[in-house]
Amino acid sequence: MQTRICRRVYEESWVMLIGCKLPSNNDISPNADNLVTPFIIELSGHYLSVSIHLSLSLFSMAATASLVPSLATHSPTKMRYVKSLAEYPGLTSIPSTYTYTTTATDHATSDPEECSIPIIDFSLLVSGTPHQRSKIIHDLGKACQEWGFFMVINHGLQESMMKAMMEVCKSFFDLTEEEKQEFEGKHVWDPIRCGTSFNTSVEQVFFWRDFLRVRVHPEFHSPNKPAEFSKISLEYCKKIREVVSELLEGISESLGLEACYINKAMSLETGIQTLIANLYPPCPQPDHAMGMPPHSDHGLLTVLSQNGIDGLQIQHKGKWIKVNAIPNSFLVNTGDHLEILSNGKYKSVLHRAVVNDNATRISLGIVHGPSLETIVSPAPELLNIENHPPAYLGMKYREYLLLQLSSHLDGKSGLDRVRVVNTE
Ligand SMILES: O=C(O)CCC(=O)C(=O)O
Ligand SMILES: [Fe+2]
Repeated sequence: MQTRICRRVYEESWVMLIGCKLPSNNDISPNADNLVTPFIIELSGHYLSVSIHLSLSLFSMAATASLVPSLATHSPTKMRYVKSLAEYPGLTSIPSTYTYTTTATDHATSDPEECSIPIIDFSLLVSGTPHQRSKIIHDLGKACQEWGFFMVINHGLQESMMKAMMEVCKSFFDLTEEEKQEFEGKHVWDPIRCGTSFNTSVEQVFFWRDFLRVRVHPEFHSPNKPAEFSKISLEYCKKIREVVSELLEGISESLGLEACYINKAMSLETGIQTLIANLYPPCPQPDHAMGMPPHSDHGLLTVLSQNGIDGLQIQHKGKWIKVNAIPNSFLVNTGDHLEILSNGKYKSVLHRAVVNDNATRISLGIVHGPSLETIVSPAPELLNIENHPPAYLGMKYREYLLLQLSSHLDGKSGLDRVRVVNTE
C-alpha cells in the first residue's frame, strides 16, 4: 500500500517533484544521501507529506509519502485552520480546495493617480473651526459618494492601544487548535465564533483566512483566552464607537439631515458592533488564493486597521485599487445599510483581501450596524416620489444579518434581496 501510494505520488506529481526546492550544491556532500525538506501534496482529497531522498553516488532518487495527520481530516465539515496548513514545513503549493480563479480584469492597480483615496482629518470634525468642520463634512460626503471608502487620521486613539489590540488578536490566533476549538461556536449567530475561510459549510473554495468574530455591543462578549483580550477589546471597541458616532453625525449632515439623524434612526445606543479579526498567513501561491473575496459589509460603517501589512483592495470606478494604508490610520468603508438609508446615494464599497507569500497579515474590522430590531429603509426625508422613489425595501437588520452570515460571501448579493427592481 505504502509503495503504491509512493508510485502514484511519483507519477501524478512529477511536476511538483521537479519544482520542489532542492538543497543547494554546497549543502550536498558527494557521497551522502540527502533528504530534501518534506512538502505536502494533495491526491484525491488526501494530504501527503512527501520526502525525497537523493543519492548522488547512485544517481537515484526515492520518495516516501505519509498521511499528514492534521490535514487528514480536512473536509468541508471538519475544517482546520489555514494557519496550521501554512506552517506545515515544506508547503510549496496550496491544496486545490483553496484555488481561487481570477480573470485579467481582477488585476489591481497601484497607480498613484488612481489610488488617491480620500483622507479625513478627524480632529477637524470634532474640534475644528465651524469653517473647517463644514469643509470636512463636505469631504466626508464626497468620499462616501465617490468612493465608499476613506482613511481617517488624527482619530485620537493612542498608538499603544491600537498595538495592544493587534497583539492580543495575534495571541488569540497563536492559541493551539484545541484551545481555539472552545470558541468555534455552533451557529452563525453565536456571539463568539472563530474559524477559517468564511462559511465552510456552504463554500466550494476556501479562503486563505482564519477569523475570530465577536459581538461586542450592545452586550459585550469576549473569549476568555488570552486573559487580557476582554479588557483590551472592551476599551478599544468603546473608543471606536465614539469615532463612528462622530463620523455618522458628519455623514448625516452631508446628506442634509440633522447631525443626530442616523444615530437616532438606527438606534445606535443599542446598535450591533462586531469585532472581526482576520489572520492571513503567508501563502506559497498567493496569486492562486484569496484571503477574502469581493464583498460589501452589512451595517453602516466598518472601521479597519491592520498590522502594517497591506492586502486590502477596493473597487473604484470598476477597477481594483490597492490600499496603501497610512500607518496608524483607520480605513473606513460604507456598508449596505448606509446605502439603503441614503437611498443609494452612498453605495457600499466592494472590497477584498489578497494574500502574500512572506508575511502574516492581521486586520481588525469593526462593523457597526443598527439595533437588531431596526427596520432599515431609505430615509423618508431623502425621497420624493417623482425623482427619488425608494430604491430599497425595508428589512429588519436581524434578518439581513442572519441571511448574510448563512450564505456565501458574494459581492453585493445581500442588497439584491431588498433592491427595488425597476420593471419599466
Ligand atoms: O482584511 C481586510 O483588509 C478586509 C477584511 C474584511 O473585508 C472584513 O473583515 O469584512
Ligand atoms: Fe469586509
